[in-house]
Amino acid sequence: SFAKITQTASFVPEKTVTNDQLAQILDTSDDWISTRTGIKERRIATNENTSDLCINVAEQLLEKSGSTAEELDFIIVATMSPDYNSPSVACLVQGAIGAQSAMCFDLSAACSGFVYALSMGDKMIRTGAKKGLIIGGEVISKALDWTDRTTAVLFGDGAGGVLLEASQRKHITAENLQADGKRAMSLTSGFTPLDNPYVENKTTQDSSLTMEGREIFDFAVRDVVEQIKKVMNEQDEEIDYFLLHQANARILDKIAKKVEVSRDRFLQNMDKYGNTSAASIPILLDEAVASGKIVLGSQQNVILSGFGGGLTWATVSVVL
Ligand SMILES: O=C(O)C1CCN(c2ccc(-c3cc(CO)ccc3Cl)cn2)CC1
Repeated sequence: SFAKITQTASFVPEKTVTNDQLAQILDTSDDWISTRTGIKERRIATNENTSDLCINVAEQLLEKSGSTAEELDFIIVATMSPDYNSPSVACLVQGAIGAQSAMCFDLSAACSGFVYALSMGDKMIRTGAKKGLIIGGEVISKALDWTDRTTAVLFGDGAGGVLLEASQRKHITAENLQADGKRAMSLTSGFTPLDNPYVENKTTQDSSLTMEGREIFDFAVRDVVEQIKKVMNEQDEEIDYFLLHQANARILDKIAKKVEVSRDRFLQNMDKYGNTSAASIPILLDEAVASGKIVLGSQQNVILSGFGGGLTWATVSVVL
């Protein structure tokens, strides 16, 4: 069997923070943020952590599909902002919905995490699993330096996910998952320094998110484009929609040009949610399904592509 996406869901915190509201606490402006990133507002969690957002998505996936928690063989949560190192967010989800037959783990691949996790879910089903959840969820707001206008304005909180079920037909028709640890320090978050009674000189490095914007921008326009072209060439269908990590609208412009595909085929919602890291692709997918643009089971061909911290970048072509 092969994995088929049979349901989608998403959930974002209620509180919306606009660019103008950010301009009241940071030396920035709506003009700068919207022209340089395409972001107009974002959701910020005020009383929910990452597991709460992911539990909501999991409950929606069960409810919308009519599946029961007991039927689930696996739950994989892609996140770079877990509630705890342990227990995993996936285990917290499992406990909350009562999916006691599911094996559970979190996957750390930053903004590529959802695509990495989707590929791992396909491997689970190819080796005998029947049904599972793949969720991307983040509360990045807790990882940010809220005095740094170059990063605090870019990110948002949210979660999205899919139900995977066994199918006789191959739905992930091509994939390419990559990483480059030599560029690891271009995007960091959640550093936990060495600390114990025997450490002589403790580090002063803090844990908030750091990003070499220029380097990541160039990486996205060069390495990601090359990977998307490779995956497109490994399958012979016309691609209906490209669902890329929602980091920056100008990057989507450049990638669309380099891949020589109409920009209209590149879906976008970072204007409403900012960069939600591992959650960005599943939120975008769920909104496209809700709007009827994408219809599950319609044989539409989509490309999903995530890129970011690690550095990691991952692209799959999927027949829905
Ligand atoms: O000066 C400007 O125009 C700045 C230039 C730098 N910008 C960037 C740069 C990189 C990212 C980014 C971040 C992640 C992390 O999830 C992943 C993927 C990307 Cl491509 C987002 N924005 C903002 C506007």
